[in-house]
Amino acid sequence: MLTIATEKIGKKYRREWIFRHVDLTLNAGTSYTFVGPNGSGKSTLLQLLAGNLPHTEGNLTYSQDATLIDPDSWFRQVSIAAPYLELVEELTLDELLTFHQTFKPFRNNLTTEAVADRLLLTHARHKEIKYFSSGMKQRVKLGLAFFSNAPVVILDEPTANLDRQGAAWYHEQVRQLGPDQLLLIGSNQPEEYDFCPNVLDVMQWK
Ligand SMILES: Nc1ncnc2c1ncn2[C@@H]1O[C@H](COP(=O)(O)OP(=O)(O)OP(=O)(O)O)[C@@H](O)[C@H]1O
Repeated sequence: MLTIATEKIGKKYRREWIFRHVDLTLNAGTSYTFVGPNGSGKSTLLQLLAGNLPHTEGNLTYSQDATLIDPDSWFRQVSIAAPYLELVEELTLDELLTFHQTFKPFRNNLTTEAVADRLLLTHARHKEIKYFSSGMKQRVKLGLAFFSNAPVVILDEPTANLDRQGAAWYHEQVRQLGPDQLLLIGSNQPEEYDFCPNVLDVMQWK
């Protein structure tokens, strides 16, 4: 089983501690949601767990069946969708999906055509991303996270810009995650983590 473990980790920006003494054991096969008010540190913690940001103190380890995973190869295990991670807007959807596959293949050998279909965006395959609506872009970001062949899926504010149909699509994709996957969410919207058994308030680490 894949596990992320943190031991007393903390993050400081300049002189401000965003959180401290975070002790977590996150096991694949379930989901965890980090909640807290704006600016409380949800995105920072997710970025840290994703390996995209260094922590200031403490220990962070990744393991598979009790064997440590090299932090330098951890990025291969993770797919992430977040408001601050932008799509390449000059590409068409087809081009973007093809490009994405060159560094992160899709699950179950899904083709770009099949992914576009699952995104409910077959009609927009040849349209440049810059002409997509904000809800269409959000579906693409989520789809790249859901359909990539990576056991750890990290979603920050997953239903931002989604309408009711988009939110239903999001819930459907969550249900289809595999039993060996680990889902981490950052959220302020209870309806986007209503299925999640582990809800953690980041304010406890202030
Ligand atoms: N690069 C940075 N340099 C300095 N401070 C930063 C930086 N990035 C984030 N912060 C600060 O860290 C704190 C936590 O921000 P973060 O984005 O993690 O919060 P959040 O809980 O995700 O907020 P929101 O709900 O608004 O998305 C904020 O006070 C923010 O100003």
